[in-house]
Amino acid sequence: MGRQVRTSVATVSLSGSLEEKVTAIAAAGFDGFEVFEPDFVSSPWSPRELASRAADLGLTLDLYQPFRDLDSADDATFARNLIRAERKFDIMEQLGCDTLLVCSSPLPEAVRDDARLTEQLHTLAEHAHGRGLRIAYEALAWGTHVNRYRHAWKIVQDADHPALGTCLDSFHILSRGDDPSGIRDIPGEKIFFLQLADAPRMSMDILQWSRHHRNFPGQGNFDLATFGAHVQAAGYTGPWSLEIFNDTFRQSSTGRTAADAHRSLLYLQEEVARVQAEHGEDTGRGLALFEPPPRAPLEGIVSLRLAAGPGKDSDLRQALQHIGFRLVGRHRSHDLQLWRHGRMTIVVDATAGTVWTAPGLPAHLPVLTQIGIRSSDPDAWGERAAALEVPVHEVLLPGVDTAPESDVVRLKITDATSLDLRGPGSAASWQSAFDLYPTESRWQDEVPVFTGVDHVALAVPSDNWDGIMLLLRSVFAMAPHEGLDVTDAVGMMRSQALTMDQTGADGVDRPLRISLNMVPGAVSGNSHIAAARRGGISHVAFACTDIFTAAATMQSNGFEPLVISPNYYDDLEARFGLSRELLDRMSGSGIMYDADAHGEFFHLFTQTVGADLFFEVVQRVGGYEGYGDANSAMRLAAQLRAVG
Ligand SMILES: O=C(O)c1ccc(O)c(O)c1
Ligand SMILES: [Mg+2]
Repeated sequence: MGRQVRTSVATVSLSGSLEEKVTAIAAAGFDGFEVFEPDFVSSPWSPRELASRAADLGLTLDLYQPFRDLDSADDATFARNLIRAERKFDIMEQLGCDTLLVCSSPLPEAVRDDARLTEQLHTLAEHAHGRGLRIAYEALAWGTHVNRYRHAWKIVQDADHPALGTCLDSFHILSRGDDPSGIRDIPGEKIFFLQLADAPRMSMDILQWSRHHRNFPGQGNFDLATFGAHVQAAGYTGPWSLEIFNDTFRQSSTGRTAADAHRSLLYLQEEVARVQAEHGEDTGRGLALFEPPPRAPLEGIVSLRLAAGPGKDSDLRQALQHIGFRLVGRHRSHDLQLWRHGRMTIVVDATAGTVWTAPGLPAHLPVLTQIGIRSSDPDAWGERAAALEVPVHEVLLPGVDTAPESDVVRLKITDATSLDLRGPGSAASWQSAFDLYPTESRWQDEVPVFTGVDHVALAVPSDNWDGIMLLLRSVFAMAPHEGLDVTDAVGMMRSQALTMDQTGADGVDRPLRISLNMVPGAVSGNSHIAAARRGGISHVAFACTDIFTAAATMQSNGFEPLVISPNYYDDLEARFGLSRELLDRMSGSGIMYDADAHGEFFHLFTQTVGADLFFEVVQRVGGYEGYGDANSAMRLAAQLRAVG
């Protein structure tokens, strides 16, 4: 096995001054970085100061980039470009950085003849060689003549100079839908540099896509695991470097983005190893890959905590009662209510400061603050999260003498909501401070209507969106669905569902489904306030096996169905040819419908409790994979009418 992957990141990927970037890069655990020229040119640091600062931080300068528009059909211009390159070599010498990235020219006057281009690159390589430096030639996807990695490699091969190699950039290759398997045919030592970027699938001009929407591996839709396996098979041993042009990252917290960046490379290494194993590849050729502790089994969502605030707990209490949860106990010293339905538990925190569920949250907004997932081994999850550099938070019991809860591991997924992995000892630990009502035993005989939680939808601030996606994909190996834009009466919202397939020890499938919704105007720290301003985002969907029975039970509990427009049911009839009788039954209980190639989906909704939070009941028939997003606008319209 070779040596461990060295991690690197281009300074362009982060916000702030060069000094802030370099400090954050070191703090995030990178081994080195790419100097993005505009960052250096605008810095007050001399080359030697940057070199010494990097050395102090234990970072190497892996690449100086980019050198643009080297080749030219006009000889005088090329001669001038060589002089410009020499000036850059002077800087690189002082920086102690030995590799210059030369990208293919997007100019009209670029050389359009392979022989002449080969000659010009050979000349540059000869100059670099004389200074002890190297040239890494990269095909930009929008290059005039060279815009494919195979073409760049052919030029490098033809030029046949020891100081000339190629630079592979996953964005330029995968954005064009190019087949990356040819990377295997490039000798590893001629790949002088590797730049990695993911990106969401978008239908737009490639240059715009590249300059504004790249993101870290695990945040987009590219198959970087397979890409990485090709690079490994080629025998490349240089750094794995992130080069991310992204408008949001340019405005976000430098430290947090750098931490996500480093995590993305750990995640990618595990993914590449998975692909190598799937293909039975000889892993001896490339670098040794990072291996985090494996995922332990999960048994589904079993508990929720809701911060109600003193003003709203009666609304919330009524909603829970209507959907069939029973108030079974109270905390002995705090205003915390314990609710149950089957194996699910909900704690409502009505204390003024929401001391237990969400210290610091404004108390007037009902918010889902904790999602508890049953796990036989929370500590294994804690170790995995820590290895992937996701902070694990302490969980304190409410009370004056605050003590930690037992057998639980907490990961924060948004500023308002945490995911808690709860072990077998967890319930007894925190429930011992609750007094159970004598009526509790009466409810125990009730047959639960819900089999569990189908999914949870969360409001996510835009500056945390990619970070949350990466957390869920790296720690839980959740798979993203196709993202979509949901338009409704109050605007538009980006929505992205993620699923982790999971079969419990009892053989029952309990996929973990989370839907992320990007709230316009929400940034870290205010996502729940922005969500409340918008309304109708955050919800918990309970699963059942017969929605008509569930609806009837709820109505016997006092639930009043949402009134959905008759136009909606006419439209369903037109689209799906459902019988009038079925449509009438659905309409009577506010039940909505969707179907895909795999099955059918029935769902109904409560009004919002407070400005945003609501509950949903769903029945999946067959293998329906969606969330009924097509109904979101109609659902929100009905909720808005219900509030009046
Ligand atoms: O967008 C660009 O110009 C640009 C520059 C250098 C790179 O390595 C790259 O991938 C893109
Ligand atoms: Mg690049």
